[in-house]
Amino acid sequence: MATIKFGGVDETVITREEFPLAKAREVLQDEVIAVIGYGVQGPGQALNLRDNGFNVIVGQRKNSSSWQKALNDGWVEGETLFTIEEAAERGTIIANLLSDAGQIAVWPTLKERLTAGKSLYFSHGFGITFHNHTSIVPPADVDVILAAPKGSGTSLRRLYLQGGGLNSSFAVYQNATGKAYEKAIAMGIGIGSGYLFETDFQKEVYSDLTGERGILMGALAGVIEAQYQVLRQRGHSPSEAFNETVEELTQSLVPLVGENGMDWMFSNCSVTAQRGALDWKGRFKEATLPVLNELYDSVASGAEAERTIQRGTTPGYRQELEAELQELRESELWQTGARVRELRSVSK
Ligand SMILES: NC(=O)c1ccc[n+]([C@@H]2O[C@H](COP(=O)([O-])OP(=O)(O)OC[C@H]3O[C@@H](n4cnc5c(N)ncnc54)[C@H](O)[C@@H]3O)[C@@H](O)[C@H]2O)c1
Ligand SMILES: CC(C)(O)[C@@H](O)C(=O)O
Ligand SMILES: [Mg+2]
Ligand SMILES: [Mg+2]
Repeated sequence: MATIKFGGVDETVITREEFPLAKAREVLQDEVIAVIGYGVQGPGQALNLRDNGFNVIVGQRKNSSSWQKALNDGWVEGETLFTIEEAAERGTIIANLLSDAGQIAVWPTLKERLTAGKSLYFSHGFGITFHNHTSIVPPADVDVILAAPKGSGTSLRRLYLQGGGLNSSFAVYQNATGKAYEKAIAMGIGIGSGYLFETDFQKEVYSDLTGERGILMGALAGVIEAQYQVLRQRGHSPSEAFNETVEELTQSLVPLVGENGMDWMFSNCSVTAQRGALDWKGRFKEATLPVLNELYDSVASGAEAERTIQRGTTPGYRQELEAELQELRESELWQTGARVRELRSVSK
């Protein structure tokens, strides 16, 4: 394991050079990895594990759309695709990739099959950290480990197929066998991670929930809507408002930030833009700091978990969620986006 300084702080990072795929295969050679749930992370991780040569099976509710997706991806009923009960029975590493709310309903089924020496794996610290809400309390004689890709399961799979790897965090919550640490790392490598950053279950879930509700998704969507609205109300056309709010962000400037940092992106824009951005950055920070602090408090108090569970366990919630997404899709802003995307002259 490497110790790398980030901003003056020493952190533990696992690289693929020191923990290559061959070592991961060796650590997990006697294990049957049962990926439970085939939503977004399930396919990404299960397919990468399969292609990396691990012994992996999938457990999913029969006759669901995800079951059909698993069949389409080449999992074979009775050989590598089972009901959740049967997969959990057969698996020695139970990879709990059900939705965070779904994990509550299925927990008694998994717990019963988590016999001594097996491992319970998560890609989120949610179920364990908020056990007061989820009742997920594992037996003392199993390992409890985590590898959490920092990105969508879709990106995890895409990057893997391109020969790269998404970075993930990893953690050990319970080390019953003495081998939990190397199992967590081996799973992280097996699912197709690039580098692995050490954390704990609570830090993973607090940062993850803050990030996705904040700049990664919630704040991103909110600030985009606000700027589009201002431009439209001041008489700009939909395409102009969209291009100046989203298209340039995703096609030009954020890729530059990813490549070489914010200062690099700034330095590739005009001096006029740099002056204005540096002047206004503070105002945006000031305006959003209280919101972000409120958000973190809401995560740390368990309120966000409670709401996720309350909504996620309400019958008909998936349809409600789909209706909200449809409203977003059908808004003028994102309908304009659909038209603008058709006009990209680069290959898709
Ligand atoms: N979506 C991502 O890309 C992503 C990224 C990092 C971590 N994670 C974590 O990975 C885990 C899985 O997330 P996801 O987004 O893939 O989940 P998801 O919402 O896509 O659901 C996964 C599966 O759970 C099943 N399911 C839901 N409720 C169920 C129930 N009551 N009984 C049986 N099955 C049920 C669904 O059929 C689905 O196939 C979560 O802990 C999540 O926080 C997800
Ligand atoms: C992909 C994300 C947002 O990073 C993940 O945290 C999720 O919950 O889907
Ligand atoms: Mg998340
Ligand atoms: Mg995340």
